[in-house]
Amino acid sequence: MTYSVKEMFYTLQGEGAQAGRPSVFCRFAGCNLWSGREEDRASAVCSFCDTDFVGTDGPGGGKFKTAADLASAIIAQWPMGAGGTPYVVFTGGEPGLQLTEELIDTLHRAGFECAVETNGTQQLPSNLDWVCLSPKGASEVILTRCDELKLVFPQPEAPPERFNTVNARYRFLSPLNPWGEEVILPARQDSTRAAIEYCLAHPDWRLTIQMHKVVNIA
Ligand SMILES: C[S@@+](CC[C@H](N)C(=O)[O-])C[C@H]1O[C@@H](n2cnc3c(N)ncnc32)[C@H](O)[C@@H]1O
Ligand SMILES: Nc1nc2[nH]cc(C(=O)O)c2c(=O)[nH]1
Ligand code: SF4
Ligand SMILES: [Mg+2]
Repeated sequence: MTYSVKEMFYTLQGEGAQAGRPSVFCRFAGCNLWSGREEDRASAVCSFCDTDFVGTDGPGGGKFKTAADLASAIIAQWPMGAGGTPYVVFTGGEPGLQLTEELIDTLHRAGFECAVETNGTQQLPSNLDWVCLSPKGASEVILTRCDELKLVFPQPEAPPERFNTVNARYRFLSPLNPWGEEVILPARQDSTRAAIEYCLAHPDWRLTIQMHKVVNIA
């Protein structure tokens, strides 16, 4: 099978329980909840996406014919011999549409831990090391367990209570950020205030913010 990758880059994980961790990001092209075209945004199941995942034309992107080819490109992004456990975050687009057990096995053999950011509508390979589940709008979530639940907040069709039965080590609210070029400091946003108030009233939830946008890294 061919893997379509929009872009690949080495940066710090900006969100959730692994925030601050050096990570290779592998962004797959395509999503089942939005076409990625602005003219379809308003009618999409997921209408607030902050990411361009259309095509394979980004830095480090392309079509990879085999799991071995894609694994090699990921391994080449990591500073081998400099310490730490190599870590890759599969994202997108929706990585559940393309991710395979074979790709993860290949990366495990090279010493990598493998994480995913998913909207939870697709079955995932069982050999992942870290699953971040981020439900979207009215879409049906089929995953019943994850390492972290990271819910963009507020979402009228996806209130936190809807996910009380999901088995998760951590539950995060991530304040909804504007998409496009605009970056507003979290402290100035109503979504941040609302998320803080929800966490204080429901202490099984924690706040996470998109730290990479605050410090202006990829
Ligand atoms: C672009 S998505 C790709 C992975 C997967 N499709 C998903 O939705 O989880 C990566 C992460 O960015 C988050 N995200 C996307 N748009 C956002 C926004 N406008 N504000 C805050 N987080 C956002 C998603 O919730 C998800 O956790
Ligand atoms: N630094 C950084 N951290 C991230 N965590 C999740 C991201 C994503 O787009 O999946 C992301 C991203 O795009 N950049
Ligand atoms: S599910 Fe993820 S990739 Fe798809 S449109 Fe929503 S945030 Fe973007
Ligand atoms: Mg992002």
